[in-house]
Amino acid sequence: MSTAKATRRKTDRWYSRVESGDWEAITTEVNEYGGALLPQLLTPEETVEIRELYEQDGLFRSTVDMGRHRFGEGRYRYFNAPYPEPIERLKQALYPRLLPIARDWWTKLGRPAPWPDSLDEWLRMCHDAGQTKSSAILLHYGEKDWNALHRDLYGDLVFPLQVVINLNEPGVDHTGGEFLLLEQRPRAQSRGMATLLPRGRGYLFTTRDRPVKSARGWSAAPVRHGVSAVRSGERHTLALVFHDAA
Ligand SMILES: O=C(O)CCC(=O)C(=O)O
Ligand SMILES: [Fe+2]
Repeated sequence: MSTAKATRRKTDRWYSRVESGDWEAITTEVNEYGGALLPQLLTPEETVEIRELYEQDGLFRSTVDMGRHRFGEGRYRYFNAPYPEPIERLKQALYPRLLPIARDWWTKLGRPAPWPDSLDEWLRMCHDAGQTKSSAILLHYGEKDWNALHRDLYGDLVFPLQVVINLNEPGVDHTGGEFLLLEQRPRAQSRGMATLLPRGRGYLFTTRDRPVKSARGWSAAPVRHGVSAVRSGERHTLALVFHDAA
């Protein structure tokens, strides 16, 4: 990375917001639960601005009707790359913080960790492997909409952590619409966790699987995520996945 780029990164507000988190506590939390709340990443004004991008067709490469694919009910849109500034900068600022957690997880699982130090380099690896499509998503849920439990896997190359940001105020703009994590424990029944995402805060969670302690060391527990039915109002979220799609 050029010095100019490194300096800009350390002085930009996206970087400061990510750095305002207690990353030791976040790491402990995500290691325990497979999910952890992050600091405020977007101001209320920015959540409105990003919500409003939903109507700008030119910003998106495709739109998915979740009902038609039996992914739940609601719609989402894949942003075109290059991304609008907040999305690009937040991904860039988050990646170096997620990287040590990802490497630690893969070490525990005895897997080689393929992720280089920079996000640009990692995305180049994805592109070289045929995963060339952008993966940041803007989702919109109305009353009764929901998101089926799933994993955002788009090819062999996977970054094991991702971030979602609620662009609405829970309890005010919507009721219901809790973010759900389902962890399939080795040789045991699954553990569920529901979180009402505060507006503008990030939520970090497991993309595919994560290490859980077992009698004989570490086992990989597959984790799915989804969203419970929105009971009233509207909910928009910004989903930041760190690998690109095939
Ligand atoms: O809307 C949400 O809270 C979850 C969206 C989702 O599936 C994701 O962030 O990958
Ligand atoms: Fe997802």
